[in-house]
Amino acid sequence: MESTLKEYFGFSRFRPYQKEIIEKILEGRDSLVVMATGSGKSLCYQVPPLVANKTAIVISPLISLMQDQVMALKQRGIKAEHLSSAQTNSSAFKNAESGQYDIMYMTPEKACNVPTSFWSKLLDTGICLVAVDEAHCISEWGHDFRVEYKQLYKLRDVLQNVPFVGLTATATDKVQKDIINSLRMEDPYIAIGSFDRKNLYYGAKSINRGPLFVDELVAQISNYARNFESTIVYCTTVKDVQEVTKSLCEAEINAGMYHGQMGNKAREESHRSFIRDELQVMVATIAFGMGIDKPDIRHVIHYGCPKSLESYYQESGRCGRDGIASDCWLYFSRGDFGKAEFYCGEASSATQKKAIMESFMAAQRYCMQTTCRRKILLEYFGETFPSNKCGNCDNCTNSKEKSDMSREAFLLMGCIQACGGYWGLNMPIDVLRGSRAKKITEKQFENLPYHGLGKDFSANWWKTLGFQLISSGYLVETVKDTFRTVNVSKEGAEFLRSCRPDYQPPLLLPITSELDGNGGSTTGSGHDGLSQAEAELYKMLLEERIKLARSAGTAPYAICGDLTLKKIVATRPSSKARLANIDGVNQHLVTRYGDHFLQSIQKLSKQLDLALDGVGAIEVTQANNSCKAYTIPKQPKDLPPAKYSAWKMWQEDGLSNEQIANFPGRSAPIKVQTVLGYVLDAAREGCVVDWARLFKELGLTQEIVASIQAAILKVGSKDKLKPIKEELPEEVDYSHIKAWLTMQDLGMSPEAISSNNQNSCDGEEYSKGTQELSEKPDLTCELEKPVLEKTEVIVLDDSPRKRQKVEVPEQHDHPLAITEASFLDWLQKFENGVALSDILKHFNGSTEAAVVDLLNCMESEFLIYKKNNLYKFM
Ligand SMILES: Nc1ncnc2c1ncn2[C@@H]1O[C@H](COP(=O)(O)OP(=O)(O)OP(=O)(O)O)[C@@H](O)[C@H]1O
Repeated sequence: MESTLKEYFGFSRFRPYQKEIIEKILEGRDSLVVMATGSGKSLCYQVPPLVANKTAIVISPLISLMQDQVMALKQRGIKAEHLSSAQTNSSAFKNAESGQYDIMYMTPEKACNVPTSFWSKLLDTGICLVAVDEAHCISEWGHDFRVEYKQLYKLRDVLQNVPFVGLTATATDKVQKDIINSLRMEDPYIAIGSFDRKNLYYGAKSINRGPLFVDELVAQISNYARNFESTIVYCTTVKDVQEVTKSLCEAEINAGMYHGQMGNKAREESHRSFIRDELQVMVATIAFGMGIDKPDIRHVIHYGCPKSLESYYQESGRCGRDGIASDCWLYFSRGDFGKAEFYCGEASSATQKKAIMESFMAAQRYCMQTTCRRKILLEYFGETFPSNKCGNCDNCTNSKEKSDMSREAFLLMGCIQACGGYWGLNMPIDVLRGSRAKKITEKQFENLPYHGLGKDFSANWWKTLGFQLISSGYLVETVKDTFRTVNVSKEGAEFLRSCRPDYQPPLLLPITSELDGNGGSTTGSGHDGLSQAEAELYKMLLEERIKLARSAGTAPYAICGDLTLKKIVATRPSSKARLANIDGVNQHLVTRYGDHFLQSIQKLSKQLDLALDGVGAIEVTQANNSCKAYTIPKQPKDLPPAKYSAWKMWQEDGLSNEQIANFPGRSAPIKVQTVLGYVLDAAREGCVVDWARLFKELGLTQEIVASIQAAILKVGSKDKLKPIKEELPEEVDYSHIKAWLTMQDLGMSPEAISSNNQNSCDGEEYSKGTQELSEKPDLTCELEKPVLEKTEVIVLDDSPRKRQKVEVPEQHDHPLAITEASFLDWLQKFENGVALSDILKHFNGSTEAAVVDLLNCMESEFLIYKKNNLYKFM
């Protein structure tokens, strides 16, 4: 069972209940599975056919749901199909009855209507189970009663000795009994898990319906869209769906809609585009309830009070099914509460009317109550929540808007002072967290009384506190060159004077999600645990995944889930074996996409200066942060939609600036220069740009870069483009100047530019950066001082006008192996640092891998640091 789990699903462990349920099914026992949305129920019926080598029949209420599951299973190398009115493959039926599929999905109608001969033939090859998914549809007490589900018992006579499994996320006691009776289950194994979805943040807010609120909603969602996060907005009426979609589209957000008045084809298309990440937002009525099986939806918003707490749980349960932190907001107006009669109109019996009324009242209570929302939800489903506060809903967190952080602030500020006040935040934080790295022992900081007192919180948590203290004026940050030092301000010193080790006066600070809870490791839907460069890599790989999915005609999540992708990012495997070891990576992914992933990881990690195979990767980045300004750009927070969409067309869809300028969908063409400006602005706001491709498109060469540099030096300023242009030959145009200046401002060095520029667009490895550059005398022609050894290069620092001189060391003839001591000795001679290519030249007795390994270790030990691709002595 475990090897099947790894081979096909990529997971190394079963989740609670899964193994027991699978064992019971394999023993032939009927089972009832009531487990939370997203808890992994599907796996309970997907593993047995692979272990038993027989077919599993799965009854599912919605065709779209079946199609999604079949698509995802095929990506895992599992033979799956669906039999329904939407099946276009004419041989599917024949293949099914001859037992060629591991998993066969059917609608309840189809299951009750296929001829008995179908079942007899299939029984001959072997059926290991009949799973009735969304089994609450059997019960009138359920919120989604389906008459056809009531007929399923008829299959029992034909499929004797085949275990039946009912699965649902929402079944009260009454509904559970209905399922057992209706499916004529005998002595079923009953597994009831917790309803708690720990990764979901719940919130509800009273609103005034109308355009003002819709504007707020659009602003909220455009933030999500910028981070590539999928969102569903559930509306109670078709009119609301249309209005919200229109507003989102006007704000240039990729939103689609889904409601009962749309034709089947349009709905399918909408659904398809959403699961393939072509739409970032789906605005829907509850017609889009169970039918969505996308694991990486980060936000579910309800615009209007839902009709029942069960449907709220189901719909909000679409969120974060991959286990990553996600949020569910419910916006209600008092007017929504007058709809009980309307919902009761759907009832076909008094029992049902009562059930509808009761659950609608429960939904209203959920909206209005000011106590823990998780507790309300769980207790509605009969589960006891052991505490009064979950800490992960608005009612629990709102009261914590400000919190007394006096003790923690005392520790951090005291430690900063004790370390002398001339470090960034990393050094005192490492002291607080009890590090014994060389940089600490050398300074004997391990003897400070603060050493180890802050172990309980992560480094990121302390950093967030540090930033809070800076913005509240207790700490001051001084930026000199690229070094940032943080020291205690006058106000901070006053606070410290009033503290004693056992007493600190209150110090109230606003609590952000990172500061809340257990050290900020689990809150927020951001890139938890990833460094900034890793978060950037994650975004790049998300885009690679979209491209792969497009070419395979599948959904990105079917290639691999977000969580798996995050693990890949944190590990950055260099080989297929290491990739396969990562939890969530299945055999199919390794064989089909392994090479592509490995190449992308290698290329992108190199661009981002990240080591492969997770060798202290996070530590290295954090260590570097103390001594180098970030070159990884920010999120495109302030990027207007027009610029963002131009960038997307250029970067993602591969269109040229000219094609974008004249794109047929535009009301009027815009200038090519304008498009280029948009793309460059997007780069400044943090969007990834394929510089090699851009330079190729613009025809920007090393020579042109050198001449622009020379012109800037001559003009003495780069504030105005015209004087620079006038110093340049005609063939150098404004686009060249703009592109180069943008790269400069992003802190990229000519070395990076030249290596990018040497590169073909198909992503071959960058190489020989500094060496190539140093061989080009025209780039160094403006240096004022005499040549030091062989040559010099200009390295642009973060401040664009600053120039450094870099001595390139002599090469020698004897093979010389690198050691920590010999390297440090040698490096100290080069005040301005040395490039990897020169290190390799000098230590020519060691392989590149060995050198890089050692450098990584030394970086994480804070012995050296890397800036603009040059290694320097710390
Ligand atoms: N053992 C496991 N380890 C890691 N992830 C798992 C495991 N089992 C399932 N998952 C993942 O959990 C997510 C939810 O699983 P699944 O779709 O089976 O949930 P479900 O219980 O059927 O939810 P719903 O009721 O919402 O349909 C999927 O992304 C799945 O790949």
